Amino acid sequence: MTAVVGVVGLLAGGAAAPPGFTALREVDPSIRQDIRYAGERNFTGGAVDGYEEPECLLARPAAEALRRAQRVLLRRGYSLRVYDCYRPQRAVDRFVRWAGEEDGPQDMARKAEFYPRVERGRLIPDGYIAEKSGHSRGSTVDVTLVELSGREVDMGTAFDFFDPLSHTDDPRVTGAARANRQLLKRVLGGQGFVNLPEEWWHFTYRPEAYPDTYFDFPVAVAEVRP
Ligand SMILES: C[C@@H](N)C(=O)N[C@H](C)C(=O)O
Ligand SMILES: [Zn+2]
Repeated sequence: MTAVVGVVGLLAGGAAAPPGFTALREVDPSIRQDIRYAGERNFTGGAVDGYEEPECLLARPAAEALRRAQRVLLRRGYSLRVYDCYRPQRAVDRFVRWAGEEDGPQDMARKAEFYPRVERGRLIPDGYIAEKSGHSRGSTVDVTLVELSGREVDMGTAFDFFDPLSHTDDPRVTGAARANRQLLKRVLGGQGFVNLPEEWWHFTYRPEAYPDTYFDFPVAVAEVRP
């Protein structure tokens, strides 16, 4: 009886990947990947809990929609580059613990890079980090545009620059950066992705395959292979 309850509990909590998840690389290897939470170049300064490999895992409909968007962008001389995809709940819990800690002297360089004008304690209330994130449901991506050479495209701010300037429609962002944000939003929107107004890089594919489940299996390709 205990074993049955345990298995049911695991499935209900999303501790195992369902068959509907896939590795983006297997759907479209041309989409570039720079999975920041698997390494040190992120606002926490270290690899985040649950990121065992720097791989983009997604529910299959979201991965296929990204592939369609990539086809449109390649014709225009751009490629997508994903920074984050499926995010285990344990990683979100790590973010929440981090957001509740005080910045110390050792955090100043990272603060300058990622949240110079917003207090760490405001990052959750101001909408830059979620306590229950759409990323854990498997249909959300953090993504930008790059040129085919891999050169970065000007988006007005960098990925995970937590600041009102990163709000997609911030009126201070003009010219090429504004046009690039709009191109990303238009092309992804054309394939069913909805943008988060606080972050030009954050998009959720709708309808979501798993709208009510916050998964917690690790980020590793073996987790989503049959
Ligand atoms: C942390 C940032 N990349 C992000 O994804 N923020 C949204 C609000 C989230 O945590 O779901
Ligand atoms: Zn995001």
